[in-house]
Amino acid sequence: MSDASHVSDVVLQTRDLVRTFGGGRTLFGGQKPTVYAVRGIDVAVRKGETLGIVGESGCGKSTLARMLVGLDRPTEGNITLTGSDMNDLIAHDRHALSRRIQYVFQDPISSLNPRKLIRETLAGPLRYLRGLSGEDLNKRLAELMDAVNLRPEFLDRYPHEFSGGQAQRVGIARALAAEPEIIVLDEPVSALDVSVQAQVLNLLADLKKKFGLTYVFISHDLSVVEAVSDRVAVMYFGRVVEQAKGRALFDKPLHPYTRLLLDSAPVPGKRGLTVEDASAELPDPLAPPPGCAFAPRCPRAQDDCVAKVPDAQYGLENHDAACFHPLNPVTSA
Ligand SMILES: Nc1ncnc2c1ncn2[C@@H]1O[C@H](COP(=O)(O)OP(=O)(O)OP(=O)(O)O)[C@@H](O)[C@H]1O
Repeated sequence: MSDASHVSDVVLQTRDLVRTFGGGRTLFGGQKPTVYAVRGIDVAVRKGETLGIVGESGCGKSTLARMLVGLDRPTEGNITLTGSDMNDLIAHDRHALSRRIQYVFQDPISSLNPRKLIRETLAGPLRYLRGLSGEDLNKRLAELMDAVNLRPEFLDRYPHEFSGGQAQRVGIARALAAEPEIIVLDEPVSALDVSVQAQVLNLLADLKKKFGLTYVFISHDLSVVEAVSDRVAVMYFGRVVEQAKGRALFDKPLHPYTRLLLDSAPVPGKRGLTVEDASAELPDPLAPPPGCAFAPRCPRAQDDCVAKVPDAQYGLENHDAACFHPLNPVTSA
């Protein structure tokens, strides 16, 4: 994808990021299979923007998210946070990294410790990452609850006493407690009812403005990604196949896979489609195809598509598509 390293406002960047699982030898000397979860990802996140990452189940979104916040390490490639290598940051001072980048999980209730009062859940990062105690800590707890529109008495409840939406507000408050620059949100509203989804998305938008945050917003739901993102990266089978400003990508997609996603279930005024609707016959992650992973399903595929993996330079300025035969940017056909 575009080399954004010269752009000074890039805060988070990945280069040729690969993550495999398995491999190596079994006890009896056989070969363990290798699963290719992320197969070479280049993305750049700019300060203050929301980068939406959309992809179907199993395309590697969560694996990417976990690497972006330092919960998992790449097999190959690297991640930089305002120019510093993520591996160095992890090795040097994990707390310092946690003060800069935080993670919000998909399943709000199970991501909270069921045996801890919300007060304790939120006090942890305030104590260990921000060094607060006593009255300062209590004051900050109240501020955090206020920021996510939860009543202060909820501090003395347990996670099971919360609805999904309330629990996700706590998850967001826990991330905010660290006062991070960047929050990686991995399917933050997928587990919530549609009416509650809108409230949480509005809250996230308000918080972004109020605290000058940068978001990486990961979802399988195109309409959600379209609603929240400044730029969008479309993932397919461990790679980013298209990346552009939200409007450009939704109005004039260049990659046939993006086109398929957009066409699959049009609903007037709203894209009712989730990427699952358009996914079928995915390649085997144990044996990735040599060329473009989408080629077997692509109406535009030619011999070159099955011979080698297309790089991302076949797009327009600020609009990349990893495709040898992209759609016409004028007619998008
Ligand atoms: N710890 C692991 N061990 C083995 N394979 C894994 C592991 N984690 C992920 N994978 C595999 O890597 C691929 C990508 O998984 P990942 O969870 O990142 O995808 P995803 O897009 O987040 O999907 P979902 O939305 O269903 O969580 C899948 O084939 C998955 O089975």
